[in-house]
Amino acid sequence: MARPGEELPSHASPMISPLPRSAAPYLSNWSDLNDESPSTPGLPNNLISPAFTPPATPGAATPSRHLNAEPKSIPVDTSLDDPATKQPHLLEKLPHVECVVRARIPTTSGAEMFLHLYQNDSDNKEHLAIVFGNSIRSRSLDAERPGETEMDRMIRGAYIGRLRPGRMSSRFDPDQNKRPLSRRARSGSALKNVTTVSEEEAVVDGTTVTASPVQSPATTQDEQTSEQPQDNGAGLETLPEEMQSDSNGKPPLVRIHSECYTGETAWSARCDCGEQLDEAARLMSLPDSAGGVIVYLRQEGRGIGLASKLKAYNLQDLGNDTVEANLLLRHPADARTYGLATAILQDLGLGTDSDENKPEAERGIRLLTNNPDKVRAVEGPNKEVRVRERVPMIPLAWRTGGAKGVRGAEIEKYLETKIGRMGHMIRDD
Ligand SMILES: Nc1nc2c(ncn2[C@@H]2O[C@H](COP(=O)(O)OP(=O)(O)OP(=O)(O)O)[C@@H](O)[C@H]2O)c(=O)[nH]1
Repeated sequence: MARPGEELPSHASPMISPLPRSAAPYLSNWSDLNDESPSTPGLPNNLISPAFTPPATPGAATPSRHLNAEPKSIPVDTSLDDPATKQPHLLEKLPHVECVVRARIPTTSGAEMFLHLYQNDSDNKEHLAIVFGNSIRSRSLDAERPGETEMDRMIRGAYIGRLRPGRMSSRFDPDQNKRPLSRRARSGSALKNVTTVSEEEAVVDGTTVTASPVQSPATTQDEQTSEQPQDNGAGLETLPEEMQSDSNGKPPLVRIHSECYTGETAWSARCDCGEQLDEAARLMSLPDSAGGVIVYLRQEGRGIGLASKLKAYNLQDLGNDTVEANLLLRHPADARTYGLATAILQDLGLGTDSDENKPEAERGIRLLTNNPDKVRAVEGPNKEVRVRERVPMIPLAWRTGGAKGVRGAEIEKYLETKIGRMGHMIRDD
């Protein structure tokens, strides 16, 4: 493992020795960041990523227009890993997860996402999946629950299309917006296994409603094919949005995010967690994005909890780095596990068990991370998820020559320790 200073080129960090942006190879994809975008009044610049400054209306002129490309991704094939390399600790079996509720969240950036709340059988925390796009669906949420009414399904978020006052059926959206057929229906959609239930079978709160057709789980390929809509000649079709593909021909983007109260809520410049959360959401909301998922795991402080993390901060102010501080507190340098993330991705149809329904180019996931352990760990004990590509997360301050992003001595030390002691690959090379 490289030592600090060896791995990090002197020009890489604006705090070490800033060079003009054009000199840094990893900046080639970010030439648009020269723009001096206006900031939201009253908020310090270093807390805000460009796409969220100011709150944007989709399609309107906002700073995001200058950030319309994803960072270059790097192909991954963990089956080629040298078995002698350090492997992350994996649970033998994945935990069981169930999405108990989902809701649409319009965000301050203008993008919309669906927040999924999960329960599981390995801890009593509520882990989350933030889903961008329409075609990623939770199997456990969509599954029928005994005795539930249509209203129950709508209240827990197991509905197709959009809710509106007066809607009666979770399965059929009578006012489904027609939209131009711009992309083919995706064979791997989570709604592939749906069928049409006749209108007599749709029951809302015990009452039969006259809405048709009604979507329900479990069908045959023939039935599904017969439901494919016809172009009406005006380039419009009535396929529910979930059945229209968000695909851009690539595997979906995934970010596994660990809770960080200080970085996300308390404006801490000791880490770049808040910035990374914003950036992942921004990339998944770009106009040509296929959407994606941020799995938000409740493992604060790399799994040691907030109280211990705050003690670690005091030890850091006393001269220790982030790894030493954890060890002095008798915690591992990183106490996290990723089995819950793997199980949640599988539930969202992003596991290898769903891949056979998809075109080859869309199989697997593209994982936003610099952390090599995360890549291996998220794949799970039996490769339940396949990481096809790693998309690096380069700190905003590096990409902008220090003009934006989290800055300061603490974040520099934090990143240096990640690279030098934890093997993070924070270079686009
Ligand atoms: N113990 C400890 N945890 C920290 C510190 N700074 C941030 N964290 C925690 O680190 C976690 C965030 O790490 P991530 O952003 O997921 O970073 P990573 O997995 O190491 O790597 P990336 O995926 O490349 O970002 C959160 O749980 C934070 O609360 C620190 O100084 N000490």
